[in-house]
Amino acid sequence: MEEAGDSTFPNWPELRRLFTYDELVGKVLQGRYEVVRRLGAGGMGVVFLARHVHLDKLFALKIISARYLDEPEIGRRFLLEAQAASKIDHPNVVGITDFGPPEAGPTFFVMEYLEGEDLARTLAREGPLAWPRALHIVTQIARALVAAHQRGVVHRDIKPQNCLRVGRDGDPDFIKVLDFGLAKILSATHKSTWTVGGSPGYIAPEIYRGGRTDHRVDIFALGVVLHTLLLGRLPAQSPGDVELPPHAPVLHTADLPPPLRAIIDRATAEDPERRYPSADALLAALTEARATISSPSGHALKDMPERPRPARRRGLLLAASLGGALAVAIAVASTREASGDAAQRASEPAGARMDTSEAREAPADTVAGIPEAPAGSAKDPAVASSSGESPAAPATSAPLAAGPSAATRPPEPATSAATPAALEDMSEATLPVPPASGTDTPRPAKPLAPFDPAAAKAQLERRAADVRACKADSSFRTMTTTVRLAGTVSVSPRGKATVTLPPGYDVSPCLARLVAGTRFRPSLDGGEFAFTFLL
Ligand SMILES: Nc1ncnc2c1ncn2[C@@H]1O[C@H](COP(=O)(O)OP(=O)(O)OP(=O)(O)O)[C@@H](O)[C@H]1O
Repeated sequence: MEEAGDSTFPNWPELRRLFTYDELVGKVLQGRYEVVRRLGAGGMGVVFLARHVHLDKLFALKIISARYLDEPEIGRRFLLEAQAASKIDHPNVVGITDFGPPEAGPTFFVMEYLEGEDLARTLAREGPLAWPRALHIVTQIARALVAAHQRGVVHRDIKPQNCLRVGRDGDPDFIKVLDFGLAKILSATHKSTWTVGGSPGYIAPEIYRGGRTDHRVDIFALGVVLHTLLLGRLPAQSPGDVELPPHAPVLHTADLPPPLRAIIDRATAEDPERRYPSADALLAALTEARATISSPSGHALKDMPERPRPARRRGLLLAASLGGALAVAIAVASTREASGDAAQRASEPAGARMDTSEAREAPADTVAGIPEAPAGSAKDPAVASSSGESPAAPATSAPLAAGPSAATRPPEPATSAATPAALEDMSEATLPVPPASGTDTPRPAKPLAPFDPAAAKAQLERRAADVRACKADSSFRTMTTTVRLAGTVSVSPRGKATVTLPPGYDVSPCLARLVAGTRFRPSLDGGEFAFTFLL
């Protein structure tokens, strides 16, 4: 607070007491909200944790800052904005449930209490985020904006600090957007330049210019947020508002996948006319980018960190990236447990798949309307396979031998028992050899041999590029040097593998998936081998 250092202020101790509202702790507001403790303070108000004495439920109370107590117009607008925000009713928007009376005491409103971490703190702990994760987060914020703009509410202060990561349904990156509409109160009531409302770096140029503004200020800010999440700093080399960990990598715009660069460029265009015309359009662009960008290892969204990938979505993503008959075969094979429309959607062109009405209505725990499985769900193929319960592992040990590359390999028939894990592993040269064309006679099965650790090791070594890409979701992501992790890979007789690392090192979800998804040669006995993962 800028007044804090002003020693000439005549009644500073009294004012300070008022600013912090500390005397409220332990009091019961309106006969129902018992103030438990202060959670923090921002430009407009002070936030307290409170317990509803009748419901015995926790809420967050935002009380208008004491410096505005003598400005009834600000108090009135504070309530009006909270009232408008309460109507947004979207899973990615903090729920506003009640208001304090404007006639007695300081104005306040009541929100759902959220336990989580804002994105600025996440960046400070972890450094720039891998693009699939950043995209997942920004897509949710875009959904929140779609819902808000539909109800005529413009946020005006979208920034990492106003987006809380709360764990939900196994998703640690479920986002709740706070503070809809509050930033404009000051600009509407205080005409001086320092009260433009919003946060430097995220404020659209037209706000600075004092001209007409609309919902496109949020599109600008969300473009800046995407840039900040991916690179750890604001665009145009501006100093960031986010502290990064000391060893965070220095990344440049050129390091970003081109579709994300294009989205950032368009969303943050100086001229609002050149930005996406609506949050819907931005959401559609994000969804399109998600479906089409390949990860560094060349697999579409293969390495989505910390997110379970249900069979249905995996099938769709692969189908979108591979196209043609192969795509249809994959979609059919991987949607055995899903409803029948997935395969049909997979065969549609990418642009037709995401219709904006679906985007608008999609609940926040879905990706393009496709429900996510909770973490650890038995339907998550990665989990199933790593626990040895591969849902459709070949019942017979068909001989596995080096086959053609993914580009030249003929598609498997749609009715094949290929597992999602096997489909993911299409780059591996270990798929069953299809019968030679013109021959209907299946090859006789070779007898199983004892486990060959050297051959298994060589097989994993061929996936060096995929292993390196797993750095993005590991705790070593911020290290610029190559990390060597000595692990042990155990392979079952059926060729399913798990990896263990020395005590104190966690196997990242990406690495676990990669090893579990590699189809090692079935053997008589199974076995293990030492492997150094180079990340
Ligand atoms: N619903 C909520 N549940 C839990 N914590 C909350 C909730 N709303 C706000 N907070 C926390 O209260 C603190 C103050 O929030 P507030 O929104 O007032 O400030 P800010 O966003 O940091 O600043 P500004 O309002 O100037 O943008 C922050 O740490 C915020 O995470």
